[in-house]
Amino acid sequence: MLQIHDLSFVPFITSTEIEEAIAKVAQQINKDYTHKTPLFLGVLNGAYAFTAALTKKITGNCEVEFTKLKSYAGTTSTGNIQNLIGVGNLKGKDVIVVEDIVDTGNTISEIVKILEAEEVASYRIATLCYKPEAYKKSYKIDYIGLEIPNKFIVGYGLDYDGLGRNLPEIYQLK
Ligand SMILES: O=P(O)(O)OC[C@H]1O[C@H](OP(=O)(O)OP(=O)(O)O)[C@H](O)[C@@H]1O
Ligand code: HPA
Repeated sequence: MLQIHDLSFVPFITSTEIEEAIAKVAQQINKDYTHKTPLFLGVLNGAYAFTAALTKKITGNCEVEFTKLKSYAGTTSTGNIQNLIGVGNLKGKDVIVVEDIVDTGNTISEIVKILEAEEVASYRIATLCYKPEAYKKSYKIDYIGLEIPNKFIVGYGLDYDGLGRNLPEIYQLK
């Protein structure tokens, strides 16, 4: 069991399962982007670990950039997305957004607006974890590592109040 602040978490996804999920996503992207140079846009903070692991498995040329958005306080989405680090010039790029988790979809919805305003050539969304029961938007999530139930998780980049990002495996709220 794992205690962070006031909450208890139990082991949920092992580091081996995470590595396997990332390898599968990388394989799909390598197949889909053989004739393109994708720009991976990691969404900080949570996606730093997934972005690093995923891009190491990309076999062709690619670019890597980050943006920073924040909307969670504790275990709930405030619905108010703060854009803390903007994107650079993405015009004409084939962007793959890299998320640690797609939950309500509020963050993705904000990113899609930004990408459309930037006039990117194309965009797709890759996420390590996806909660289908919580998702309330209709954007297609193109690459999904792990589909999980609607319960709060920490580890592998995901935090509870700033803690837990360093864990190599994923824990679920007890
Ligand atoms: O689909 P949603 O309900 O929008 O949730 C997903 C977002 O929530 C988390 O970010 P958070 O705002 O906690 O910032 P962080 O990445 O710095 O932890 C996570 O990294 C995603 O970006
Ligand atoms: O389950 C979660 N855990 C951590 N951060 C999150 N951001 C959205 N959902 C989650």
